[in-house]
Amino acid sequence: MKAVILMGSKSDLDYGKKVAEKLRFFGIDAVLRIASAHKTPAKALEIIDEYENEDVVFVTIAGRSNALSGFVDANTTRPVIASPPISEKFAGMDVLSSINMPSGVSPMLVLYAENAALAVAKIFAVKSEEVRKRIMEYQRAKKEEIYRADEEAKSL
Ligand SMILES: Nc1c(C(=O)O)ncn1[C@@H]1O[C@H](COP(=O)(O)O)[C@@H](O)[C@H]1O
Repeated sequence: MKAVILMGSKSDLDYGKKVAEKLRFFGIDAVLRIASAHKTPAKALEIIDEYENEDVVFVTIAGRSNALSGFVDANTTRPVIASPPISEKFAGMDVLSSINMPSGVSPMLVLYAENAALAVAKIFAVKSEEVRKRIMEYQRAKKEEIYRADEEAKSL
């Protein structure tokens, strides 16, 4: 049970580390890797192949023109979560390159590091009771935040 966090560039490292940190909360190990479908397709394929016989979920992190997510998905039987970092540039239009995939290519788009980690956890929770319990704990804490915020807001 491991997430392979594959980034298109070293510049995505902070985002990748955030995903890894959130995954730790759910009790899931992560490995951080870098390869670009645009620039180093052979290396990207090598990395994908390394994990083909392991129980992994890929998280692909690629800004600008996201070829990486579709490329990884087309070359693995494992689930792929595409989580491109959101950019303010071009009015956030970069995200469009993560949406409309060719037939037979199905990376699942989940924006934001925390949500990507949760999506990975939910995949593993299908089989792992331990991960499922941590998701329940996480969801309870999220709900409590809102109840607390409401209490604070109404006494303002
Ligand atoms: N979207 C892709 C791909 C790809 O899809 O193959 N390779 C790099 N990138 C992204 O381009 C941005 C700038 O990359 P550089 O640092 O290489 O200029 C990064 O967010 C990276 O993930």
